[in-house]
Amino acid sequence: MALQLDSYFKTVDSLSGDFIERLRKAVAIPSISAEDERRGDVVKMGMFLKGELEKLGAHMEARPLGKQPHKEHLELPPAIIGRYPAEKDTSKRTILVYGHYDVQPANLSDGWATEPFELSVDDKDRMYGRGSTDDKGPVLGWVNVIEAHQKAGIEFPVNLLMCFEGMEEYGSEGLDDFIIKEAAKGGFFEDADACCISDNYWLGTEKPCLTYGLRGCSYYSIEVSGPGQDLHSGVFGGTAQEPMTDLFSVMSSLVDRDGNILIPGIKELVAPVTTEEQSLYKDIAFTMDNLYESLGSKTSIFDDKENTLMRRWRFPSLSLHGVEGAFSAPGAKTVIPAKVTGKFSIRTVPNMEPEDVDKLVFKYVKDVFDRLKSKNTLNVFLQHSGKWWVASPNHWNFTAAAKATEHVWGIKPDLTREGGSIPVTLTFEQATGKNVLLLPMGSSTDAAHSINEKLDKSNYIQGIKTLGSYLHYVAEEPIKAA
Ligand SMILES: C[C@H](N)C(=O)N[C@@H](Cc1c[nH]cn1)C(=O)O
Ligand SMILES: [Zn+2]
Ligand SMILES: [Zn+2]
Repeated sequence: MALQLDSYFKTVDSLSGDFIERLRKAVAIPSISAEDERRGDVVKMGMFLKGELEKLGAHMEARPLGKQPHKEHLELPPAIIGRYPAEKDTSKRTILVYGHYDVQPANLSDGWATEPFELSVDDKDRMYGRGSTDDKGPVLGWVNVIEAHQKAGIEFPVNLLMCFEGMEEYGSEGLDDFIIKEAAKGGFFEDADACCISDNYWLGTEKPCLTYGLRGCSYYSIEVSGPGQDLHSGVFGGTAQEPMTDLFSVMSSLVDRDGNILIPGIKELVAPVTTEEQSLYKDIAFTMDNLYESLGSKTSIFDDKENTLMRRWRFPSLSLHGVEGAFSAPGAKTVIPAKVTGKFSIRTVPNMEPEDVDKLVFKYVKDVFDRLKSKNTLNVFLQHSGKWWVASPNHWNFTAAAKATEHVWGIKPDLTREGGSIPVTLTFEQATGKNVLLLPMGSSTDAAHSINEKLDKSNYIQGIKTLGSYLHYVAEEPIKAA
């Protein structure tokens, strides 16, 4: 295998310019799942991906997922699924990989230094562009793995099943049922022996990691309305009860400045931390400077690594995201908005059941609003929720990834959990009954979801080597360890 991998690595290096061009084309498609008017671009991105894989001889299908819930005028973007090689080799293992081809919203006016949908490479080989790290770079990583094997003339070590979706950043609408159906007998994913997802990040910038846990995410909106239309604050200020004033009272009662969730009962849902677990944190390669670098400031809640990591991986958090309907443009418009919708989410951890969290949230928000004795009207909704996931890293799937990572990077990876959420991870695990591994490509400074998102060229190119090597090590892992 060593000789094959050497030749594979050389080919990846020689194709690096082509791989960056492929990423450039993908970043140029603004596949923003949260913006209805961009739905055509999301579909275009899915078709681009399908086309790239078809050119390499993969069997690909674009499977419709139906209408978007609560937005029946919109078709969900298709699940792009495929198999490589097109004909299954029954003597080889089958690995199911997942990624997403949609991205978060981005506008130059948000504060980007370069156009978000034009890949821009700086003098330190940092490749800026929306989706570069989340998740177009990693998704194209699999395409590049196939191409590099072909160009190097190396036999592909496994059967690769692919599942790429276009709604991950909007709660993976429609995908759970699809995965469950296709993982069942006779379905497209029936043969999977293990799953691999590349859609998260290293903890720092130097040391790679394998990830075995994710937080869940329950996303809520609070709608407050009163007046029949927006009002002039000079004429009506002081005479009308203002929806935004009520909304701010409610939203400011959810969490304090140190990140403590103020909703009664939430803390009690969290599994107690064991002493054994507590000792894991000190050995993780992470420093407060890693955090400050990613934050771009020193405004952390804690000053120590253990508490910081535990707050990210092991405890729930509540974040306020924004207010729809509020005046947010530059200038000084003197308006009283008639209806405002506040958005917040709770990142959940073991053993929080999403339905229990919903009940506590709804009751608390309504109680706080009732205490205001406002004449306005409040409604609170769950927008979407995905459950947390924690897996066993003692599986051949993780062993193979650890060997591949060490081979490429020359260092044993850390085993980490992730503060973010990939709700379908648990679905893949439960529907296939197989182990799921998270094998990240990007690093902590990539600024996913933020302005100036980037992927370092070295993480992209070495990441393609890691993904490819992982498939070779998977092929070698003894079956008995399954
Ligand atoms: C970790 C992954 N790359 C990601 O960004 N996931 C999103 C998923 C999500 C949840 N609600 C909406 N999108 C995240 O963690 O925010
Ligand atoms: Zn992602
Ligand atoms: Zn994301």
